[in-house]
Amino acid sequence: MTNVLEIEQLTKEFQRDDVATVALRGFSLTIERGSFVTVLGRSGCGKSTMLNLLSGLSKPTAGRVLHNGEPHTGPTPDIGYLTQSDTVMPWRTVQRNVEMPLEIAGKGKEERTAIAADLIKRVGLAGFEESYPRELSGGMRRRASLARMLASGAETILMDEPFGALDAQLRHELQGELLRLWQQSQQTVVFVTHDIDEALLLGDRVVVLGGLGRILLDQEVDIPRPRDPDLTTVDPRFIELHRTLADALREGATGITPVVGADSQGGAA
Ligand SMILES: Nc1ncnc2c1ncn2[C@@H]1O[C@H](COP(=O)(O)OP(=O)(O)OP(=O)(O)O)[C@@H](O)[C@H]1O
Repeated sequence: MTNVLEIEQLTKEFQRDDVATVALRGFSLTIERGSFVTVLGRSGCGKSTMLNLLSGLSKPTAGRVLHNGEPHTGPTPDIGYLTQSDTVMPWRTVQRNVEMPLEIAGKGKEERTAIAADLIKRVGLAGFEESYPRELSGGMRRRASLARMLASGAETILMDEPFGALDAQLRHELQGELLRLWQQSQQTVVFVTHDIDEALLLGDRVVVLGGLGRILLDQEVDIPRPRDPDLTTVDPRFIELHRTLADALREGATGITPVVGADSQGGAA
C-alpha cells in the first residue's frame, strides 16, 4: 500500500505578543491509502491542532505535510475536514447544505438530489431535508455537517470527534454507516476521538498521543470486521487492546499542558 499522507516533523507554535505556546512538537506519521486511522488522546494533547495542519487550514511553524507525495500548501478539495464545530450554512436547508459540495463540483440537479438524499438517510435525517439548521438539535446539525462533508467525495477525510455529542445508540448507528461508506470507497480516514472503544471499533490502527502530540503508541487493531459494539466488554482481544490503550493514555497523562513561554524552544516550562 502507498502512503497518502506523510507528516514530517510538524511543530506548531501559537504566538501572541511575546508569548509563544507550543501545541505540537516534532510530530511525524505516515498514513496508508485506504486505511482507517483513529487518533486517541486526552483533551489538550494537540489532536485538533494536528488535524488543522493536515487539512491545510493552518500552517506549521516547522515541518511539512505531503498529500499524495506533494507538499500541501493550503486547503484542497481532495481533503475533507469535519471540524469540532458545525459547518452547515444557516441559510440553507439540510438538503441544500448537503448538495453544496456537489454544486461546487458541477454535478447536475438530478444527481445532486439523489446523492444528497441517500447521505441524509444514512445519517438518520430523512424527513428533515427541508429543515433549516436552526430547527435542528445540536446532534442533528452535526449529522448534517457529516453528510455534507461525505458528499464532497474527498479522497482523504479528517474527522474531529464527530460523534462525541451523540447518544450511544445513534453513535453506534453512525459508526456503522461511516464504516460502510468507507468500505465501499477507496477513502482514507483520520478520525480523532477521546473514546477508547470508538477507536478500537473503527480503526485499522490506533495512534495514541500524549502531550505536544508525542506518539505514545501506534497499535494495529487485529480484530476482524465487522466489529460488534456489544463485544467490546466481552471479547478477550477487545479487552486486551482496551487495556493496552488505556495504559498508554495513562502514561501520557503527564505533560499534556502545552509549553508556554517567551522562548518555547527550550523544553517543558
Ligand atoms: N489558537 C491557539 N492559540 C493558542 N493556543 C492554542 C491555540 N489552539 C490550541 N492551542 C493550545 O494547544 C493545545 C492543544 O490544543 P488542541 O485543540 O489541539 O487539543 P486537542 O487534543 O484537540 O483537545 P480537545 O480534545 O479538548 O479538543 C491546547 O492546550 C491549547 O492551549
